Formats: sequence, C-alpha cells, structure tokens
Amino acid sequence: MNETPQGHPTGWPAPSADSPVVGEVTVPASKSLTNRYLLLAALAEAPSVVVNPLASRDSALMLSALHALGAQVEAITDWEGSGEDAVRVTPLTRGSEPVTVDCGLAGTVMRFLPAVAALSPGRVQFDGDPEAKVRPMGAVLEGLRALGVRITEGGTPGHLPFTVDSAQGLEGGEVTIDASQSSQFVSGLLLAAPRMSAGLTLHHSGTQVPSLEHVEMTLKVLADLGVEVSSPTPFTWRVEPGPIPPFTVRVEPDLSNAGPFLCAAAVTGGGVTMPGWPLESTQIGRRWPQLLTDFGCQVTLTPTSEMSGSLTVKGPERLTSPGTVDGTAELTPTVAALAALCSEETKFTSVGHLRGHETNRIAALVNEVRRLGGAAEETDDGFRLLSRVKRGDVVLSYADHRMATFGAVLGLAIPGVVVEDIGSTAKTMPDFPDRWSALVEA
Ligand SMILES: O=C(O)C1=C[C@@H](OP(=O)(O)O)[C@@H](O)[C@H](O)C1
Ligand SMILES: C=C(OP(=O)(O)O)C(=O)O
Repeated sequence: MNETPQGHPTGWPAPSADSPVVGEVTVPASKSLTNRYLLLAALAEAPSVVVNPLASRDSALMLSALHALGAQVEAITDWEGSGEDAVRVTPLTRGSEPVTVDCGLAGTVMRFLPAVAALSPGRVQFDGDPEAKVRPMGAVLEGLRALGVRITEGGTPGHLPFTVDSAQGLEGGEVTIDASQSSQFVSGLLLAAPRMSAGLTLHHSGTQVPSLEHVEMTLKVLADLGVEVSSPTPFTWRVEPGPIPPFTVRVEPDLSNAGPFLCAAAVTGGGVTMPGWPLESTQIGRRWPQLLTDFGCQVTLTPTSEMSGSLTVKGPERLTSPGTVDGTAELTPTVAALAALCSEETKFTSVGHLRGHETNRIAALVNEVRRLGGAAEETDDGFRLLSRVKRGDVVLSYADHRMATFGAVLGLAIPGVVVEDIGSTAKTMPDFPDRWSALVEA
C-alpha cells in the first residue's frame, strides 16, 4: 500500500485486476427515486409502501427528517413474502413545536424538504455536514420567500443552516427561480406543489437547467401517482393542487451506481452482466449503454420481462475516447475514470454545476488525475482530460462517494491506487467495498 498524505493515515487499497473482470452483479435501489417516493408517501392521503427502498445514509437522512416533520415510518422485512424489504410511511401530521432536520450531505434532503416543511405552520431548522454548507441553496430559499415563507439564514447567505417558518402553510401560485446551479431546486418545489392550495406554476429564469433528466423523473413520479403535471413551455412547469392517493411502489436499481461496476468490464477488457436493468427509466444512468459504447465497449440489453432486461458490457482491448462527453451530471466522475485511461483527450461539457455537488467535482477530478500522473485542466463549463493517468497513488475522496468509486475504477487498471475514504460510499451504497470485492476479486 502506498504512503498516504499527511492527515490521511489510512486508506482503502483499491483491488487491481491482473485478469479481465468477468461476472454478474446487481446494485441497490435508486437514491433519487427512493427519496422522491418517501417524500410523497409522507404527503399522501393515507399510508403508502415503498418496496425495495435504498438503505443508505441519504435515504436514512430522508426518513429521519420526515419522521421529525411528523411522519411515521415502519420497516417491513420480506414484504408480502417477496423476499424484499419495504418501508411503510404514515403521512405527516405536524405539531407546532420547532424541529430540526439534519441534511447530512444529501442534496435531495436539503433541496426537497424546505418546501415540505413550509406546508405546515411551525419552525424547522435545517443543518448539515460542513461540506453541505457550501452547496448552493439560494434559489430554493428565494423561491419560498417569494411564496410568503419566512426564511432566517444562520450562515453564509444562500446556504445551510437556515430556518423555515411558515405561518399558514403554503398557498403556492406562481414563482420564478434561477435553477442554473441544480435541477433539485425545481424538483424540490414541484414535489411539494400538489399540497399547495393553489398548486404551483414554476418558471426557470436562466438558459439551462442541469440534469434535466431529474426534473423529468420528478414529473413522471408525480404523474404516475395521479398528480396532474404539465410543462406548457420549456422551463415552465405546472403542478395542480390535489390529494396524493396512497400507493405501493417498487424502486428500480440505481443506474448511476451501476456505473462503476459496468466500468469494471470496460477498463479490464472483461464482461459484466447486470440483470434487472429497466427497459425504460427516467434515471440519468439510462445513458450508460450509449456512453460505454462511445468508449469502445460492446453493450447488449436482452429483455427478460416486460419491464427489465439483462445488460451485458464487454470491454475493448483498448478504450478510446469519444472526444467530447456532454451533460453527464452525476455520472461524470465515473465517466472521467474511463476517460482518464484513454490516450486521447476528452472534453467534458455542460457540467459546470458539479462545482456545487458533494464537493467541487471539477477541481477534485482535475487534482486527482494530476496526482496519478495525467494532465487535466478546468474549463468554464467542465474540464478536459488531456493525457492518461500513469501511476498509482492516493486518490482523495473529498467526502464524495463518486470520487471514491472513481478511485476504485482507476485502481483496477493502475496498481497502487489507495482510496482515502471509501466510507464516503455509505451515502448511496454502504456495502460498496464488499460488492466491489465480490465482483473484481472473484
Ligand atoms: O433530483 C435528484 O435526485 C438529483 C438531481 C441531480 O442534481 P443536480 O441537478 O444538482 O446535478 C443529481 O446530480 C443528484 O445526484 C440527484
Ligand atoms: C450529486 C449527487 O448527490 P446529491 O443528491 O447529494 O446532490 C450525487 O449523488 O452524485
């Protein structure tokens, strides 16, 4: 194991592959879908059941927050003999006493729950990890203020911590925000909108919303539960007011977290199969088959039921860069691991908002590629990977699960990679090290 830098005395020696990685793997449920369903269950008319929810730090933070806001949460094992776990959520009823919500580092908690908190009278204090206090929150707070909610900020303006204080609940109506820094600003307001007495018409004032797939996911989840939603013009969304009927839903696997496992085949010339791949999905990870093909992999999806299929990725002898990778949002660190192993240059565009993710991912990726002997530089809307990484070293994680898995993927191809904090993967996949070893060391 390599020496780690001062202040990081331990680390996770990433397994390196001396032969192609071959195997079958499944991944836990989607973070984005789990947290949307849990939130909407807490706003529904009667108890709802979320089957196969993600069990990770981000979903635990969502459950604790909904509980603090007055929802009851019950874990069910072997739901109806299916062998799968589930959570039953009894909708929230708020008392008037002040409550605190710990957002940890979860964007879906810090951006989605302020509007939920504002639906009922009372004060809710939002706080989170030190890394969360630099993630942008301004558009959520300004949007709520424009809807009549009192927000008191306790730190840097436009950031955690803050208090949401709603005297009468939320009437809704019409509001304009700038969601250029995160699609979660849009989703957060839309998810609470059915319970606003006038519903909500939301306009985005900028030219781009990053990760629009996640807004599409929000609209689809609402529509599937019977809420009337529309997008009369680009960057305007309308959610009609009305009850959310109780529901039972099964959560899809997390296609973003599938990425590192599929990349294990890509970077070792191996073959990885993932059963249960949804044939249709609103997750941005649906882009993996195309992305992997663009880097020279052979990808096949064989339907095994009406809903899902078996996805197989076969890695090439040598990865080749597609040149430009555009708008990959939360997939970017994993795609960057592929690009960092290509001899050709790769330009990542329309991902400038990653500076407001779990860490400044643009700076983090450029730093870590350079540490491993590659050349990289930041651009306004992303970064360029200019030459291949050459040697193993410590890969810092910056408390970011996707930087940790970036290190894991590189470690397969470059011996001597040590991931500084593999524990950061607990955000969305607490057993990542075991799943990784089971696939790559089999
Ligand atoms: O709504 C969601 O569940 C998410 C939206 C995206 O946020 P950004 O638009 O800030 O990238 C994504 O990166 C994040 O991991 C999850
Ligand atoms: C950006 C991410 O998370 P969050 O939901 O905290 O924004 C991510 O998971 O890559």
